[in-house]
Parts: sequence; C-alpha cells; structure tokens
Amino acid sequence: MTRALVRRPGPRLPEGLLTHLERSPVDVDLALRQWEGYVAALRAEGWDTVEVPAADDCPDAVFVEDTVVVYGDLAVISRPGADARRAETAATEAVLRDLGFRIARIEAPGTLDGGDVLKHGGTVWVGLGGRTDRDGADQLAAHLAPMGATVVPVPVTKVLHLKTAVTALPDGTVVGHEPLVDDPATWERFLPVPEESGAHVVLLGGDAVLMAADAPLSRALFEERGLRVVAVDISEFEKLEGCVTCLSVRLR
Ligand SMILES: CN(C)C(=N)NCCC[C@H](N)C(=O)O
Repeated sequence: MTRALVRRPGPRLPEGLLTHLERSPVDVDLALRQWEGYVAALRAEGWDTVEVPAADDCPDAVFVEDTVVVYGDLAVISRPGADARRAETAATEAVLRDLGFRIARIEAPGTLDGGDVLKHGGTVWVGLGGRTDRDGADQLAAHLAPMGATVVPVPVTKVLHLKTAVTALPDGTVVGHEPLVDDPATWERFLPVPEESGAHVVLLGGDAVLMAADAPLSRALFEERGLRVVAVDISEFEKLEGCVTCLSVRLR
C-alpha cells in the first residue's frame, strides 16, 4: 500500500518562519486551494493520504516532512531545530503509532528536521546546518544502523534544508540548482537544474515525479530523461521556504 501523511495549513500560515527569504504576503485561501491540489495530485497517482490533525497554532505545521523520518517500519520523530516548531511532532507521532509504525525519537539536545534527510537506496544523507546538528544526525544514524542504512552527513550553508538544495530522481541521480548546493561532488551522479524549484521532486513510483509548476526548464530536462512529470502550483508555500517535498511524508 502506498500512503502519504499530509497536514492541512492553518490560518496562521503567513506567520511561518523565514530564514533566507524576505517576507511577502501569503494568501491563505489560495494556499488552501494549492494544498488541496497537491493532495489531489498524490491521490490521482495512487497514494492514499492520511491527514495529521491540523495544528492551527503552529504556522509551519503544513510542512509535515520536518516532523519525522520514516524508514521501513520505523518512524524516527524529529526534534525540530526551530523552537517554534517543536509542538508539531506529537500529532505526527500519534498518527504513525496508530498506523503501526515503531517509534524512535531524536532526543535533546540533538536537533533534526526531516527536510534535512535525503534517502536513496540505503544511503541517508543528512544536512548539517541551521536546523539539524551533529548530535541529531548521530542519533538518526544509530536508529537506522540496525536497518542497514548508512548515514552520510553533508554541510548545508546556503539554504534552509538539505532538500531545499537537492533531491533524488528515481534512478538515484541527485538534482540540484548548483548555486545553492554546498558541494555537488558529494554525489557520484549529480544533475544541475536551471531553476531553484527544479531541485525538488517527490517520487510518485515508477518513472513519475511530482514537482512545482514554476520550473518548466527543469521539467523539460526530466521529461527528456523519460520521466513523467506531475506539476502543481505551490507558490504560497514557496514564499515560506517550502517546496513540494515538505508537504508530505511518503510511507512505504
Ligand atoms: C525541504 N524543506 C524546505 C522543508 N522540509 N521544510 C520547509 C519549512 C519551511 C518553514 N517556513 C520553516 O522555516 O521551518
């Protein structure tokens, strides 16, 4: 079964944290319609979506990816690097527990955001930067080692999260917008993309990827490689340093 966690945006979305961008007005109604479009796109591709109850007091709760790292049947509940986001994890934990996942946690003083964790084929790259520290990465490595995963820490200095800089295509090629990637040589197969949001793909299964609608040149590159692209408009979330990966957690 293919399922994905999602979390509805709340009325305080425009107050979401910003680190690298200037604040610009966020249209809450448009954001909700865009979120519904995102969820509909997942469903149309065969994903059952499970809603973590909304957290209207937490402006950034819609970015559910940051609250957990799921690996097989294990859910490692994060300890977000931003204090303001710590309250978001409890509801994610409750939902995953109910779904039958084993639960582990990143404990204080370590910090780790799910957006800093890129998994592909048994390797787990963890971005060390403003949100995730060495202790958090070490704790994640200890939780995942019994499952055969290798954690590779990598620096993140130019953007918020590792997955703001890079994600992986279905064949493991890592895609990134070079000016925002600390060290493209980290990955044996690295494909530079011309747009910042072209660096963000959600793997939908097979050769299908979900990406933002505002990266047509990157989309064309992916299509030339034989990928089927589903594009969604997420402009209101991009204003808050979000991207397509942040809005869901795929459970396989
Ligand atoms: C891969 N990305 C970018 C994420 N997983 N999360 C984005 C969180 C954005 C939020 N305003 C914040 O600053 O926390």
